[in-house]
Amino acid sequence: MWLLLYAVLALPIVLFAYFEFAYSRHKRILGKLNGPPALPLLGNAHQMGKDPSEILDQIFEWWHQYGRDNYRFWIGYYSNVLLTNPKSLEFVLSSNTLIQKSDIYDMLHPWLGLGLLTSSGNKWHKHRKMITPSFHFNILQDFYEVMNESSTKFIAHLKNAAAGDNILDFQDWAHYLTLDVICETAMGVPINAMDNNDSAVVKAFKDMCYNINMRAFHPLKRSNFMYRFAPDYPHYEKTLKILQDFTNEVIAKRIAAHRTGAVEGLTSKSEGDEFKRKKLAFLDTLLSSSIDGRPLTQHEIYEEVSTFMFEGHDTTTSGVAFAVYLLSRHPEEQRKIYEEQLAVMGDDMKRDSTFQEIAEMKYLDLFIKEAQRLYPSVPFIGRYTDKEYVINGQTIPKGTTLNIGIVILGYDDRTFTEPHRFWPERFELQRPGPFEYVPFSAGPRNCIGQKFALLEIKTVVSKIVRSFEVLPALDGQESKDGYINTYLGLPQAERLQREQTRNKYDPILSAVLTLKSKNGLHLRLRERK
Ligand code: HEM
Repeated sequence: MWLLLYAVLALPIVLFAYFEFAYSRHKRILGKLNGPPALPLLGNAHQMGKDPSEILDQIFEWWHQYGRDNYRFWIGYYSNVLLTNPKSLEFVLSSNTLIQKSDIYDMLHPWLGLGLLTSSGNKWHKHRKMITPSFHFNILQDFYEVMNESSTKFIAHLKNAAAGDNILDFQDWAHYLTLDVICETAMGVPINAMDNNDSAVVKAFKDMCYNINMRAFHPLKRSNFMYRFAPDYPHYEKTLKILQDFTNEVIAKRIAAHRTGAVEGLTSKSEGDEFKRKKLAFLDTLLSSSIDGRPLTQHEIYEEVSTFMFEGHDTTTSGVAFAVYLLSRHPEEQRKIYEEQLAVMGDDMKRDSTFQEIAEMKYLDLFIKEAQRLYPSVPFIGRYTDKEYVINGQTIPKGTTLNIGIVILGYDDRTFTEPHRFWPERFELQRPGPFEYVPFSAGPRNCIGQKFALLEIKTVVSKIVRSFEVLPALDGQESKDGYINTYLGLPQAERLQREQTRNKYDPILSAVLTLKSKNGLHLRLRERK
Protein backbone atom coordinates (compact mmCIF):
# COMPACT_ATOMS: atom_id res chain seq x y z
CA MET A 1 0.00 0.00 0.00
CA TRP A 2 2.69 2.50 1.09
CA LEU A 3 4.79 1.43 -1.81
CA LEU A 4 1.94 2.20 -4.20
CA LEU A 5 1.40 5.61 -2.60
CA TYR A 6 5.11 6.45 -2.91
CA ALA A 7 5.04 5.32 -6.53
CA VAL A 8 2.04 7.56 -7.31
CA LEU A 9 3.68 10.52 -5.59
CA ALA A 10 6.97 9.92 -7.33
CA LEU A 11 5.46 9.52 -10.80
CA PRO A 12 5.26 13.24 -11.68
CA ILE A 13 8.86 13.74 -10.53
CA VAL A 14 10.04 10.80 -12.57
CA LEU A 15 8.15 12.01 -15.62
CA PHE A 16 9.50 15.52 -15.18
CA ALA A 17 13.06 14.21 -14.87
CA TYR A 18 12.53 11.99 -17.90
CA PHE A 19 11.29 14.82 -20.12
CA GLU A 20 13.97 17.24 -18.93
CA PHE A 21 16.62 14.64 -19.71
CA ALA A 22 15.09 13.57 -23.03
CA TYR A 23 14.85 17.15 -24.28
CA SER A 24 18.11 18.47 -22.84
CA ARG A 25 20.03 18.24 -26.13
CA HIS A 26 17.10 19.72 -28.01
CA LYS A 27 16.99 22.63 -25.57
CA ARG A 28 20.72 23.16 -25.73
CA ILE A 29 20.74 23.34 -29.51
CA LEU A 30 17.69 25.59 -29.78
CA GLY A 31 19.04 27.70 -26.91
CA LYS A 32 21.41 29.21 -29.48
CA LEU A 33 18.41 30.90 -31.07
CA ASN A 34 16.84 33.93 -29.44
CA GLY A 35 13.49 33.45 -27.77
CA PRO A 36 11.52 33.99 -24.56
CA PRO A 37 12.77 32.20 -21.43
CA ALA A 38 10.80 28.99 -20.98
CA LEU A 39 9.45 27.48 -17.75
CA PRO A 40 9.92 23.79 -16.97
CA LEU A 41 6.87 21.74 -18.10
CA LEU A 42 4.96 24.73 -19.53
CA GLY A 43 7.58 26.20 -21.79
CA ASN A 44 5.99 29.45 -22.99
CA ALA A 45 2.43 28.10 -23.20
CA HIS A 46 1.28 30.39 -20.37
CA GLN A 47 2.43 33.47 -22.30
CA MET A 48 0.83 32.65 -25.63
CA GLY A 49 -2.56 34.33 -25.06
CA LYS A 50 -5.96 32.78 -24.73
CA ASP A 51 -7.34 33.00 -28.25
CA PRO A 52 -6.02 33.16 -31.84
CA SER A 53 -6.08 36.94 -31.91
CA GLU A 54 -4.05 37.31 -28.68
CA ILE A 55 -1.66 34.62 -29.92
CA LEU A 56 -1.13 36.54 -33.13
CA ASP A 57 -0.24 39.68 -31.17
CA GLN A 58 2.14 37.73 -28.93
CA ILE A 59 3.92 36.16 -31.89
CA PHE A 60 4.47 39.63 -33.37
CA GLU A 61 5.58 40.98 -30.00
CA TRP A 62 8.31 38.35 -29.62
CA TRP A 63 9.38 39.02 -33.18
CA HIS A 64 10.03 42.65 -32.21
CA GLN A 65 11.69 41.63 -28.96
CA TYR A 66 14.06 39.12 -30.55
CA GLY A 67 15.58 41.20 -33.30
CA ARG A 68 12.81 40.80 -35.90
CA ASP A 69 14.36 37.51 -36.90
CA ASN A 70 13.73 33.79 -36.40
CA TYR A 71 13.11 32.85 -32.75
CA ARG A 72 12.22 29.77 -30.76
CA PHE A 73 9.48 29.12 -28.21
CA TRP A 74 8.19 26.07 -26.36
CA ILE A 75 4.65 24.81 -25.89
CA GLY A 76 5.26 22.36 -23.07
CA TYR A 77 7.94 20.10 -24.55
CA TYR A 78 6.97 20.87 -28.15
CA SER A 79 9.72 22.97 -29.65
CA ASN A 80 8.68 25.65 -32.12
CA VAL A 81 10.67 28.00 -34.29
CA LEU A 82 9.11 31.01 -35.93
CA LEU A 83 10.77 31.64 -39.27
CA THR A 84 10.69 35.04 -40.93
CA ASN A 85 14.22 35.36 -42.25
CA PRO A 86 13.95 35.19 -46.08
CA LYS A 87 17.14 33.08 -46.33
CA SER A 88 15.70 30.52 -43.91
CA LEU A 89 12.42 30.56 -45.82
CA GLU A 90 14.27 29.93 -49.04
CA PHE A 91 15.91 26.87 -47.50
CA VAL A 92 12.68 25.42 -46.10
CA LEU A 93 10.32 26.22 -48.95
CA SER A 94 12.73 25.10 -51.67
CA SER A 95 13.48 21.81 -49.96
CA ASN A 96 12.20 18.61 -51.56
CA THR A 97 12.57 16.72 -48.29
CA LEU A 98 11.40 19.16 -45.64
CA ILE A 99 7.79 18.68 -46.67
CA GLN A 100 6.24 17.04 -43.64
CA LYS A 101 3.43 19.15 -42.18
CA SER A 102 3.33 20.16 -38.53
CA ASP A 103 0.86 18.63 -36.09
CA ILE A 104 -1.65 21.48 -36.47
CA TYR A 105 -2.70 19.81 -39.74
CA ASP A 106 -3.54 16.58 -37.83
CA MET A 107 -6.86 18.16 -36.87
CA LEU A 108 -7.79 18.01 -40.53
CA HIS A 109 -7.16 14.27 -40.86
CA PRO A 110 -10.61 12.99 -39.81
CA TRP A 111 -12.22 15.18 -42.47
CA LEU A 112 -9.63 15.42 -45.25
CA GLY A 113 -7.68 12.23 -44.64
CA LEU A 114 -4.28 12.40 -46.33
CA GLY A 115 -5.00 14.59 -49.34
CA LEU A 116 -2.57 16.92 -51.05
CA LEU A 117 -2.53 19.44 -48.21
CA THR A 118 -1.90 16.99 -45.39
CA SER A 119 0.08 14.11 -46.92
CA SER A 120 3.84 13.87 -47.29
CA GLY A 121 6.55 11.63 -48.75
CA ASN A 122 5.89 9.43 -51.72
CA LYS A 123 2.12 9.79 -51.63
CA TRP A 124 2.33 13.56 -51.76
CA HIS A 125 4.87 13.50 -54.65
CA LYS A 126 2.71 11.22 -56.77
CA HIS A 127 -0.55 13.01 -56.06
CA ARG A 128 0.95 16.44 -56.69
CA LYS A 129 2.16 15.25 -60.10
CA MET A 130 -1.22 13.76 -60.90
CA ILE A 131 -3.25 16.81 -59.79
CA THR A 132 -1.11 19.56 -61.35
CA PRO A 133 -2.81 19.29 -64.82
CA SER A 134 -6.20 19.92 -63.14
CA PHE A 135 -5.30 23.62 -63.13
CA HIS A 136 -4.40 23.74 -66.79
CA PHE A 137 -5.38 26.96 -68.60
CA ASN A 138 -8.30 25.28 -70.44
CA ILE A 139 -9.77 23.82 -67.28
CA LEU A 140 -9.38 27.15 -65.52
CA GLN A 141 -11.49 28.71 -68.28
CA ASP A 142 -14.29 26.26 -67.50
CA PHE A 143 -13.98 27.14 -63.84
CA TYR A 144 -14.09 30.81 -64.78
CA GLU A 145 -17.61 30.37 -66.17
CA VAL A 146 -18.72 29.05 -62.79
CA MET A 147 -17.05 31.98 -61.03
CA ASN A 148 -18.89 34.42 -63.28
CA GLU A 149 -22.27 32.73 -62.83
CA SER A 150 -21.87 32.61 -59.06
CA SER A 151 -20.69 36.18 -58.75
CA THR A 152 -23.66 37.43 -60.80
CA LYS A 153 -25.93 35.64 -58.37
CA PHE A 154 -23.88 37.08 -55.50
CA ILE A 155 -24.46 40.62 -56.74
CA ALA A 156 -28.22 39.99 -56.87
CA HIS A 157 -28.19 38.74 -53.27
CA LEU A 158 -26.08 41.67 -52.15
CA LYS A 159 -28.49 44.14 -53.75
CA ASN A 160 -31.24 42.84 -51.50
CA ALA A 161 -29.11 42.52 -48.41
CA ALA A 162 -27.59 46.00 -48.77
CA ALA A 163 -30.82 47.84 -49.51
CA GLY A 164 -31.69 50.70 -47.14
CA ASP A 165 -28.06 51.40 -46.22
CA ASN A 166 -27.86 48.12 -44.31
CA ILE A 167 -24.55 47.25 -42.65
CA LEU A 168 -23.44 43.80 -43.88
CA ASP A 169 -21.01 41.33 -42.40
CA PHE A 170 -19.23 40.72 -45.67
CA GLN A 171 -17.14 37.86 -44.28
CA ASP A 172 -20.31 35.81 -43.89
CA TRP A 173 -21.51 36.61 -47.38
CA ALA A 174 -18.16 35.78 -48.94
CA HIS A 175 -18.28 32.37 -47.30
CA TYR A 176 -21.49 31.38 -49.10
CA LEU A 177 -20.24 32.65 -52.44
CA THR A 178 -16.93 30.78 -52.30
CA LEU A 179 -18.66 27.61 -51.12
CA ASP A 180 -20.92 27.71 -54.17
CA VAL A 181 -17.94 28.21 -56.47
CA ILE A 182 -15.84 25.41 -55.02
CA CYS A 183 -18.67 22.90 -54.85
CA GLU A 184 -19.50 23.38 -58.51
CA THR A 185 -15.88 23.37 -59.68
CA ALA A 186 -14.57 20.60 -57.44
CA MET A 187 -17.53 18.24 -57.46
CA GLY A 188 -19.68 19.42 -60.36
CA VAL A 189 -22.81 19.79 -58.24
CA PRO A 190 -24.50 22.92 -56.94
CA ILE A 191 -24.75 23.34 -53.18
CA ASN A 192 -26.73 26.59 -53.42
CA ALA A 193 -25.21 28.06 -50.29
CA MET A 194 -26.20 31.61 -51.23
CA ASP A 195 -29.86 30.62 -51.73
CA ASN A 196 -30.09 28.15 -48.93
CA ASN A 197 -27.56 28.89 -46.24
CA ASP A 198 -29.63 27.05 -43.65
CA SER A 199 -29.26 23.64 -45.31
CA ALA A 200 -27.58 20.94 -43.23
CA VAL A 201 -24.63 20.56 -45.62
CA VAL A 202 -23.95 24.29 -45.92
CA LYS A 203 -24.07 24.62 -42.15
CA ALA A 204 -21.79 21.61 -41.79
CA PHE A 205 -19.11 23.23 -43.99
CA LYS A 206 -19.31 26.42 -41.98
CA ASP A 207 -19.25 24.62 -38.62
CA MET A 208 -16.33 22.46 -39.65
CA CYS A 209 -14.17 25.40 -40.75
CA TYR A 210 -15.03 27.22 -37.53
CA ASN A 211 -14.29 24.11 -35.48
CA ILE A 212 -10.83 23.64 -37.00
CA ASN A 213 -9.84 27.24 -36.46
CA MET A 214 -11.22 27.28 -32.93
CA ARG A 215 -9.43 24.07 -31.89
CA ALA A 216 -6.05 24.97 -33.30
CA PHE A 217 -4.73 26.75 -30.21
CA HIS A 218 -6.81 25.00 -27.60
CA PRO A 219 -4.37 22.97 -25.50
CA LEU A 220 -6.71 19.96 -25.16
CA LYS A 221 -9.04 20.18 -28.15
CA ARG A 222 -6.17 20.35 -30.63
CA SER A 223 -5.39 16.67 -30.16
CA ASN A 224 -7.78 14.38 -32.05
CA PHE A 225 -7.61 11.93 -29.16
CA MET A 226 -8.31 14.42 -26.35
CA TYR A 227 -11.01 16.16 -28.35
CA ARG A 228 -13.15 13.02 -28.01
CA PHE A 229 -13.76 14.01 -24.37
CA ALA A 230 -14.83 17.60 -25.12
CA PRO A 231 -18.50 18.57 -24.66
CA ASP A 232 -18.77 19.76 -28.28
CA TYR A 233 -17.38 16.50 -29.70
CA PRO A 234 -20.82 14.92 -30.47
CA HIS A 235 -21.74 17.96 -32.56
CA TYR A 236 -18.41 17.76 -34.39
CA GLU A 237 -18.94 14.05 -35.07
CA LYS A 238 -22.35 14.75 -36.54
CA THR A 239 -20.94 17.55 -38.71
CA LEU A 240 -18.14 15.31 -39.92
CA LYS A 241 -20.60 12.59 -40.90
CA ILE A 242 -22.77 15.04 -42.87
CA LEU A 243 -19.73 16.14 -44.87
CA GLN A 244 -18.41 12.63 -45.42
CA ASP A 245 -21.81 11.34 -46.54
CA PHE A 246 -22.38 14.29 -48.83
CA THR A 247 -19.01 13.99 -50.54
CA ASN A 248 -19.10 10.19 -50.80
CA GLU A 249 -22.56 10.29 -52.29
CA VAL A 250 -21.55 12.80 -54.95
CA ILE A 251 -18.47 10.70 -55.78
CA ALA A 252 -20.47 7.46 -55.99
CA LYS A 253 -23.02 9.06 -58.35
CA ARG A 254 -20.26 10.51 -60.46
CA ILE A 255 -18.49 7.15 -60.71
CA ALA A 256 -21.78 5.63 -61.87
CA ALA A 257 -22.23 8.41 -64.43
CA HIS A 258 -18.72 7.77 -65.77
CA ARG A 259 -19.42 4.04 -66.02
CA THR A 260 -22.58 4.55 -68.04
CA GLY A 261 -20.81 7.04 -70.27
CA ALA A 262 -23.14 9.81 -69.13
CA VAL A 263 -20.28 12.13 -68.33
CA GLU A 264 -19.17 12.98 -71.84
CA GLY A 265 -22.60 14.15 -72.89
CA LEU A 266 -23.69 15.44 -69.55
CA THR A 267 -25.91 18.09 -71.11
CA SER A 268 -28.23 15.76 -72.97
CA LYS A 269 -28.00 12.31 -71.38
CA SER A 270 -28.51 13.25 -67.78
CA GLU A 271 -30.89 16.14 -68.26
CA GLY A 272 -32.81 16.75 -65.07
CA ASP A 273 -30.26 15.52 -62.56
CA GLU A 274 -27.51 17.46 -60.87
CA PHE A 275 -24.87 16.47 -63.44
CA LYS A 276 -26.50 18.21 -66.36
CA ARG A 277 -23.61 20.56 -67.03
CA LYS A 278 -21.08 20.19 -69.79
CA LYS A 279 -18.11 21.52 -67.87
CA LEU A 280 -15.90 18.94 -66.23
CA ALA A 281 -15.25 19.24 -62.53
CA PHE A 282 -12.04 18.48 -60.63
CA LEU A 283 -13.70 15.22 -59.63
CA ASP A 284 -13.99 14.19 -63.30
CA THR A 285 -10.28 14.78 -63.81
CA LEU A 286 -9.55 12.60 -60.79
CA LEU A 287 -11.81 9.86 -62.08
CA SER A 288 -9.90 9.68 -65.33
CA SER A 289 -6.45 9.88 -63.67
CA SER A 290 -4.23 7.05 -62.58
CA ILE A 291 -1.43 6.45 -60.12
CA ASP A 292 1.14 3.68 -60.74
CA GLY A 293 -1.02 2.53 -63.64
CA ARG A 294 -4.19 2.06 -61.59
CA PRO A 295 -7.24 4.29 -61.10
CA LEU A 296 -7.60 6.08 -57.79
CA THR A 297 -9.57 4.34 -55.06
CA GLN A 298 -12.80 5.97 -53.91
CA HIS A 299 -11.08 6.88 -50.64
CA GLU A 300 -8.19 8.60 -52.43
CA ILE A 301 -10.71 10.53 -54.49
CA TYR A 302 -12.60 11.44 -51.33
CA GLU A 303 -9.39 12.81 -49.74
CA GLU A 304 -8.51 15.01 -52.69
CA VAL A 305 -12.01 16.32 -53.31
CA SER A 306 -12.48 17.14 -49.62
CA THR A 307 -9.10 18.86 -49.55
CA PHE A 308 -10.20 21.09 -52.41
CA MET A 309 -13.53 21.74 -50.73
CA PHE A 310 -11.72 23.01 -47.63
CA GLU A 311 -8.61 24.69 -49.00
CA GLY A 312 -10.49 26.05 -52.01
CA HIS A 313 -13.08 28.03 -50.08
CA ASP A 314 -11.93 28.90 -46.56
CA THR A 315 -8.93 30.70 -48.05
CA THR A 316 -10.84 32.54 -50.77
CA THR A 317 -13.49 33.60 -48.24
CA SER A 318 -10.75 35.43 -46.41
CA GLY A 319 -9.22 36.75 -49.66
CA VAL A 320 -12.49 38.13 -51.06
CA ALA A 321 -13.72 39.48 -47.71
CA PHE A 322 -10.57 41.42 -46.77
CA ALA A 323 -10.19 42.80 -50.30
CA VAL A 324 -13.74 44.20 -50.29
CA TYR A 325 -13.28 45.45 -46.73
CA LEU A 326 -10.19 47.38 -47.87
CA LEU A 327 -12.24 48.91 -50.68
CA SER A 328 -14.65 50.22 -48.06
CA ARG A 329 -11.91 52.00 -46.11
CA HIS A 330 -9.78 53.22 -49.02
CA PRO A 331 -11.97 55.22 -51.42
CA GLU A 332 -9.09 56.56 -53.49
CA GLU A 333 -7.89 53.05 -54.36
CA GLN A 334 -11.50 52.04 -55.01
CA ARG A 335 -11.82 54.93 -57.44
CA LYS A 336 -8.71 53.74 -59.31
CA ILE A 337 -10.13 50.23 -59.61
CA TYR A 338 -13.44 51.61 -60.88
CA GLU A 339 -11.69 53.73 -63.50
CA GLU A 340 -9.74 50.71 -64.65
CA GLN A 341 -13.01 48.77 -64.95
CA LEU A 342 -14.41 51.54 -67.17
CA ALA A 343 -11.30 51.49 -69.32
CA VAL A 344 -11.23 47.71 -69.74
CA MET A 345 -14.94 46.92 -69.88
CA GLY A 346 -16.10 49.87 -71.99
CA ASP A 347 -19.73 50.96 -71.90
CA ASP A 348 -21.32 47.75 -70.70
CA MET A 349 -20.29 47.48 -67.08
CA LYS A 350 -22.99 44.91 -66.29
CA ARG A 351 -21.72 42.09 -68.50
CA ASP A 352 -19.29 39.35 -67.46
CA SER A 353 -15.66 40.18 -68.01
CA THR A 354 -13.72 37.80 -70.24
CA PHE A 355 -10.71 35.83 -69.09
CA GLN A 356 -8.55 38.16 -71.16
CA GLU A 357 -10.09 41.30 -69.63
CA ILE A 358 -9.37 40.08 -66.11
CA ALA A 359 -5.73 39.69 -67.15
CA GLU A 360 -5.73 43.31 -68.37
CA MET A 361 -6.85 44.68 -64.98
CA LYS A 362 -3.36 45.57 -63.77
CA TYR A 363 -4.37 47.87 -60.92
CA LEU A 364 -6.76 45.24 -59.61
CA ASP A 365 -3.84 42.83 -59.59
CA LEU A 366 -1.73 45.26 -57.53
CA PHE A 367 -4.67 45.84 -55.18
CA ILE A 368 -5.09 42.10 -54.47
CA LYS A 369 -1.33 41.69 -53.97
CA GLU A 370 -1.37 44.49 -51.42
CA ALA A 371 -4.47 43.05 -49.71
CA GLN A 372 -2.69 39.69 -49.39
CA ARG A 373 0.37 41.40 -47.92
CA LEU A 374 -1.63 42.97 -45.10
CA TYR A 375 -4.24 40.27 -44.66
CA PRO A 376 -2.78 37.03 -46.06
CA SER A 377 -5.49 34.37 -46.26
CA VAL A 378 -3.02 31.79 -44.94
CA PRO A 379 -1.11 33.63 -42.18
CA PHE A 380 1.24 30.80 -41.12
CA ILE A 381 2.30 27.49 -42.53
CA GLY A 382 3.87 24.71 -40.54
CA ARG A 383 6.52 22.12 -41.23
CA TYR A 384 7.94 19.40 -38.99
CA THR A 385 11.61 18.42 -39.08
CA ASP A 386 11.84 14.67 -39.68
CA LYS A 387 15.63 14.87 -39.13
CA GLU A 388 18.19 17.43 -38.04
CA TYR A 389 18.63 20.32 -40.49
CA VAL A 390 21.02 23.25 -40.67
CA ILE A 391 18.89 26.17 -41.76
CA ASN A 392 20.77 29.32 -42.66
CA GLY A 393 23.62 28.36 -40.33
CA GLN A 394 21.39 27.35 -37.41
CA THR A 395 21.00 23.71 -36.36
CA ILE A 396 17.36 22.73 -35.94
CA PRO A 397 16.91 19.39 -34.21
CA LYS A 398 14.66 16.60 -35.41
CA GLY A 399 11.12 16.93 -34.08
CA THR A 400 10.85 20.74 -34.24
CA THR A 401 7.80 22.56 -35.57
CA LEU A 402 8.70 25.31 -38.02
CA ASN A 403 6.13 28.08 -38.25
CA ILE A 404 6.59 30.19 -41.36
CA GLY A 405 5.29 33.65 -40.56
CA ILE A 406 3.74 34.68 -43.88
CA VAL A 407 1.75 37.41 -42.13
CA ILE A 408 4.83 38.81 -40.39
CA LEU A 409 6.74 39.22 -43.65
CA GLY A 410 4.13 41.71 -44.85
CA TYR A 411 4.77 44.04 -41.90
CA ASP A 412 8.56 44.09 -42.14
CA ASP A 413 9.62 47.66 -42.93
CA ARG A 414 12.97 46.40 -44.21
CA THR A 415 11.01 45.03 -47.19
CA PHE A 416 7.92 47.25 -47.31
CA THR A 417 8.32 50.93 -46.45
CA GLU A 418 5.52 52.24 -44.20
CA PRO A 419 4.01 48.75 -43.94
CA HIS A 420 0.75 50.00 -42.39
CA ARG A 421 0.01 52.13 -45.40
CA PHE A 422 -2.30 50.55 -47.96
CA TRP A 423 -0.51 51.32 -51.16
CA PRO A 424 -1.03 48.87 -54.08
CA GLU A 425 1.47 50.73 -56.30
CA ARG A 426 4.32 49.57 -54.06
CA PHE A 427 4.26 46.23 -55.89
CA GLU A 428 5.20 48.05 -59.08
CA LEU A 429 7.84 50.27 -57.54
CA GLN A 430 9.55 48.15 -54.88
CA ARG A 431 9.19 44.48 -55.71
CA PRO A 432 9.91 42.19 -52.77
CA GLY A 433 12.40 39.34 -53.15
CA PRO A 434 11.03 35.85 -53.90
CA PHE A 435 11.03 34.82 -50.22
CA GLU A 436 10.03 38.19 -48.74
CA TYR A 437 6.39 37.92 -49.81
CA VAL A 438 4.86 34.44 -50.10
CA PRO A 439 1.07 34.50 -49.61
CA PHE A 440 0.78 31.34 -51.71
CA SER A 441 3.94 29.81 -50.25
CA ALA A 442 6.73 28.95 -52.70
CA GLY A 443 8.70 25.98 -53.97
CA PRO A 444 7.47 22.43 -54.54
CA ARG A 445 4.69 22.64 -51.92
CA ASN A 446 3.30 25.99 -52.96
CA CYS A 447 -0.41 26.57 -53.45
CA ILE A 448 -1.61 24.50 -56.36
CA GLY A 449 -4.79 26.60 -56.54
CA GLN A 450 -3.09 30.01 -56.77
CA LYS A 451 -4.34 30.86 -60.27
CA PHE A 452 -7.82 29.63 -59.42
CA ALA A 453 -7.85 31.73 -56.23
CA LEU A 454 -6.64 34.93 -57.87
CA LEU A 455 -9.08 34.52 -60.74
CA GLU A 456 -11.97 34.08 -58.33
CA ILE A 457 -11.04 37.03 -56.11
CA LYS A 458 -10.54 39.30 -59.13
CA THR A 459 -13.80 38.22 -60.77
CA VAL A 460 -15.77 38.99 -57.64
CA VAL A 461 -14.04 42.26 -56.79
CA SER A 462 -14.35 43.47 -60.39
CA LYS A 463 -18.09 42.79 -60.39
CA ILE A 464 -18.63 44.33 -56.99
CA VAL A 465 -16.87 47.56 -57.91
CA ARG A 466 -18.87 47.79 -61.14
CA SER A 467 -22.15 47.22 -59.30
CA PHE A 468 -21.66 49.08 -56.02
CA GLU A 469 -19.86 51.86 -54.31
CA VAL A 470 -18.34 50.10 -51.30
CA LEU A 471 -18.66 52.20 -48.14
CA PRO A 472 -17.45 51.74 -44.57
CA ALA A 473 -19.96 50.57 -41.96
CA LEU A 474 -20.24 54.12 -40.61
CA ASP A 475 -19.74 57.43 -42.37
CA GLY A 476 -16.33 58.92 -41.67
CA GLN A 477 -14.54 55.59 -41.15
CA GLU A 478 -12.63 55.92 -44.42
CA SER A 479 -8.87 56.08 -44.04
CA LYS A 480 -7.77 59.73 -44.21
CA ASP A 481 -4.06 59.11 -44.62
CA GLY A 482 -3.93 55.77 -46.45
CA TYR A 483 -3.10 53.87 -43.27
CA ILE A 484 -5.04 50.74 -42.33
CA ASN A 485 -6.98 50.60 -39.09
CA THR A 486 -5.62 47.30 -37.80
CA TYR A 487 -2.38 47.61 -35.89
CA LEU A 488 -0.84 44.20 -36.24
CA GLY A 489 2.90 44.32 -36.27
CA LEU A 490 3.29 47.59 -34.36
CA PRO A 491 5.29 47.37 -31.14
CA GLN A 492 2.95 46.59 -28.24
CA ALA A 493 2.86 50.03 -26.59
CA GLU A 494 1.99 51.79 -29.82
CA ARG A 495 -0.55 49.14 -30.79
CA LEU A 496 -2.36 49.34 -27.46
CA GLN A 497 -2.49 53.10 -27.65
CA ARG A 498 -3.96 53.08 -31.15
CA GLU A 499 -6.43 50.37 -30.29
CA GLN A 500 -8.01 52.60 -27.68
CA THR A 501 -9.82 54.47 -30.41
CA ARG A 502 -11.10 51.36 -32.16
CA ASN A 503 -14.72 51.16 -33.16
CA LYS A 504 -16.89 48.05 -32.92
CA TYR A 505 -16.76 47.79 -36.73
CA ASP A 506 -12.97 47.75 -36.82
CA PRO A 507 -11.79 44.17 -37.40
CA ILE A 508 -10.09 42.08 -34.71
CA LEU A 509 -7.73 39.82 -36.60
CA SER A 510 -7.64 36.18 -35.74
CA ALA A 511 -5.06 33.92 -37.35
CA VAL A 512 -5.26 30.17 -37.38
CA LEU A 513 -5.26 28.10 -40.55
CA THR A 514 -6.82 31.04 -42.34
CA LEU A 515 -6.98 34.71 -41.41
CA LYS A 516 -10.38 35.94 -40.31
CA SER A 517 -11.81 38.85 -38.40
CA LYS A 518 -13.19 37.69 -35.05
CA ASN A 519 -15.95 40.31 -35.15
CA GLY A 520 -16.74 40.08 -38.88
CA LEU A 521 -15.98 42.52 -41.69
CA HIS A 522 -18.68 45.15 -41.80
CA LEU A 523 -19.45 47.52 -44.63
CA ARG A 524 -22.24 49.04 -46.74
CA LEU A 525 -22.90 48.81 -50.44
CA ARG A 526 -24.55 51.56 -52.49
CA GLU A 527 -25.79 50.44 -55.88
CA ARG A 528 -24.25 52.25 -58.84
CA LYS A 529 -26.86 53.47 -61.32
C1 HEM B 1 -6.41 33.38 -51.44
C2 HEM B 1 -6.51 32.09 -51.62
C3 HEM B 1 -5.44 31.10 -51.27
C4 HEM B 1 -4.27 31.27 -50.58
C5 HEM B 1 -3.70 32.55 -50.00
C6 HEM B 1 -3.64 29.98 -50.51
C7 HEM B 1 -2.42 29.76 -49.90
C8 HEM B 1 -1.83 28.51 -49.79
C9 HEM B 1 -0.62 28.26 -49.07
C10 HEM B 1 0.19 29.31 -48.33
C11 HEM B 1 -0.37 26.94 -49.18
C12 HEM B 1 0.80 26.18 -48.56
C13 HEM B 1 0.27 25.48 -47.35
C14 HEM B 1 1.31 24.73 -46.62
O1 HEM B 1 2.43 24.56 -47.07
O2 HEM B 1 0.95 24.27 -45.56
C15 HEM B 1 -1.42 26.36 -49.96
C16 HEM B 1 -1.49 25.02 -50.30
C17 HEM B 1 -2.53 24.47 -51.01
N1 HEM B 1 -3.58 25.14 -51.59
FE1 HEM B 1 -3.94 27.10 -51.48
N2 HEM B 1 -4.41 29.07 -51.15
C18 HEM B 1 -5.52 29.70 -51.64
C19 HEM B 1 -6.53 29.14 -52.38
C20 HEM B 1 -6.57 27.84 -52.82
C21 HEM B 1 -7.57 27.29 -53.70
C22 HEM B 1 -8.70 28.09 -54.32
C23 HEM B 1 -7.29 25.96 -53.84
C24 HEM B 1 -8.00 24.92 -54.65
C25 HEM B 1 -8.89 25.17 -55.57
C26 HEM B 1 -6.11 25.68 -53.05
C27 HEM B 1 -5.54 24.45 -52.91
C28 HEM B 1 -4.39 24.21 -52.19
C29 HEM B 1 -3.84 22.88 -52.00
C30 HEM B 1 -4.43 21.57 -52.49
C31 HEM B 1 -2.66 23.04 -51.26
C32 HEM B 1 -1.68 21.97 -50.84
C33 HEM B 1 -0.60 21.89 -51.89
C34 HEM B 1 0.48 20.89 -51.56
O3 HEM B 1 0.82 20.72 -50.41
O4 HEM B 1 1.01 20.32 -52.52
N3 HEM B 1 -5.69 26.85 -52.46
N4 HEM B 1 -2.31 27.34 -50.32
